[in-house]
Amino acid sequence: MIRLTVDGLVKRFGQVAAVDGASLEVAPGELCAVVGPPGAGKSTLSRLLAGLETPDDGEVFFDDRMVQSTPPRERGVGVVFPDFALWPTMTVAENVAYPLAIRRVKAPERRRRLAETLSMLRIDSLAGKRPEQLSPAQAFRVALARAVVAGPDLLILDEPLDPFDSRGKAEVLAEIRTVREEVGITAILLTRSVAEALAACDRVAVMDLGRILQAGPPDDVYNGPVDAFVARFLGPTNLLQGQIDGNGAGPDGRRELVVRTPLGRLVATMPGPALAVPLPPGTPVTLSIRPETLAFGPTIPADWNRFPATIERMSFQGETRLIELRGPGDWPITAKALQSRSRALREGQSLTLSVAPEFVTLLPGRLGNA
Ligand SMILES: Nc1ncnc2c1ncn2[C@@H]1O[C@H](COP(=O)(O)OP(=O)(O)OP(=O)(O)O)[C@@H](O)[C@H]1O
Repeated sequence: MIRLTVDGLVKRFGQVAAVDGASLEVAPGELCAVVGPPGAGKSTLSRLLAGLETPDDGEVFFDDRMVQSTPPRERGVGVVFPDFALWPTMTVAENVAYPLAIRRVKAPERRRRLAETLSMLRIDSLAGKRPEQLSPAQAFRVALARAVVAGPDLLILDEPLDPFDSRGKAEVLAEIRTVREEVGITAILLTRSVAEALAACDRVAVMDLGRILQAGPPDDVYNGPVDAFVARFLGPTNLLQGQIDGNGAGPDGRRELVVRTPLGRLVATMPGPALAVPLPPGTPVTLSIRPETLAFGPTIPADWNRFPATIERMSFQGETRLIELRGPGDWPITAKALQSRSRALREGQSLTLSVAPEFVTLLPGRLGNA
């Protein structure tokens, strides 16, 4: 299993920099999702990693091996392409065996690897079928088999979730998990499906305008976004402009910041060393508070932030209820609560909202220009 390092990768098409200085690190055996809006540069990044495009600048390493100039066939990358790109005139077995054929793997070894791979993905019984006879889920398994049959160092899955509904997406992710457990491989999943990426991947990288804006474990990036784009892209959030009022230390030694906001003074806990230098009072900052981290009492822990609010509107969403409120100064706030825990709430009701300092996140990317 290799460590993937992408360093300052650039790819221009005329005036457009589709990839514009992208850097990323993926540990051996990790599944890393690259998420971003349409046009962010995800497909171009995947083509650069696979060797299907040549970068204008930057480097790609598989462990210590610099590969950005290595031809695709020698690079050791297996790709599941968008819409799976199976060859329509070949059978399933011929599609899957193709990477072995072009690498001139000897016949007995080829048969062994083909049989192993078909069996791992439970497509042995489809071996003689043509792509047009397959369901989308079967076609994905065939494309995945073709991508891993030659034992690549890196697996790239380019938008495999796109054709599926949420149940289909879960099946696709289960197949990816099977392959990772069976063969252990470093993998990149390019996707617009944020919820699935957060749930299924070891690492998530948020891409926009050709750059990786932030990468890390899903929990860290979701709860500690660097800027408003990352915060909003991963899920709904309340953004608040404020000014630093003071710096201090929390009960467990973590750094705390007191911020003046339209909702009153809020305490935010800072996780990392990014802001090791105290921020001078008056520094403009932006805070992010996820809707589901807001609590509706009745008991509020002593060290939590609290402020009054009135419920304007509620919408039932099945598992959860979305609650739109107005806080001090009529400031709009969105909260989300499990439907079973929010039955007693009513539109027009005035109450106290609270939030733990660890869920009041300062967005360091906006420091000084909020
Ligand atoms: N071959 C090309 N020639 C010219 N421009 C291109 C080419 N490939 C990509 N682009 C441009 O580069 C930018 C990034 O495109 P890319 O397809 O990599 O993004 P993406 O994140 O994969 O988008 P999507 O989710 O829609 O597939 C877009 O502005 C696109 O128009």
